[in-house]
Amino acid sequence: MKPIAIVTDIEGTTSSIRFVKDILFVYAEQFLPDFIRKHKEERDVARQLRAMSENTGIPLRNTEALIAQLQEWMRNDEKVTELKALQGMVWEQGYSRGEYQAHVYPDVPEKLREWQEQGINLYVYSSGSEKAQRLFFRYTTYGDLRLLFAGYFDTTIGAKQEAQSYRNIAEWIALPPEDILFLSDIEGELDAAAEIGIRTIRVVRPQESEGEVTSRHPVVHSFEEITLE
Ligand SMILES: CSCCC(=O)C(=O)COP(=O)(O)O
Ligand SMILES: [Mg+2]
Repeated sequence: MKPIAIVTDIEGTTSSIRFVKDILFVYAEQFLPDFIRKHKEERDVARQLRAMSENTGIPLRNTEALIAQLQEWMRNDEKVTELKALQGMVWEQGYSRGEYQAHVYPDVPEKLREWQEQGINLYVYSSGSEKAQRLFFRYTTYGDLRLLFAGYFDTTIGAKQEAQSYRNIAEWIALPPEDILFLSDIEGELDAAAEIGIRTIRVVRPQESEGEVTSRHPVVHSFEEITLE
């Protein structure tokens, strides 16, 4: 049976890990500290800093300590919701100035369009904030792809390797798990989705992997190889 909805990861699945790590993460490391210093009183930034202060115990008035914590999270690639929200705000500047465009593998836009034309609802689930995801698909090398997606899920719905997050997504989409297909490059994310009965496919991009990959999930190397039955 064809899935009624497909949920896709970004980094390593629709898009290259190198773009995220070498361009987006490096840009955030460079510009986030001054962005916080300059905008810390503004509502959206202040909201994230307040949440961060509550979760870490770092006093809200100690801006430099908050920045140091964000820098440590970036060094360790930690998927902390407040960091992800703040990174998204900084990336907006780079996209809108044309400093970079989001990488998307060539097989992706065509396949997403095909699925959409078949009436399948498409969603994104990424550790990047919802805002970062919308920016990503607005400014791709294939143009604005935002209209391909019916919705965007980030870590505010739960962490990507926890089964409960996929229960929340299925509930939000209002479909039984077996009508949903999840695509990701990360085994732990696919395991968490499969645990609640969501169908899974592991996307192993030859550009990203060294040698043969073993998986508990069906494996493809490109969206072109995905057949929906
Ligand atoms: C929205 S692009 C940036 C993605 C990101 O910040 C990240 O940590 C990668 O997460 P994913 O869940 O897409 O692997
Ligand atoms: Mg990924």
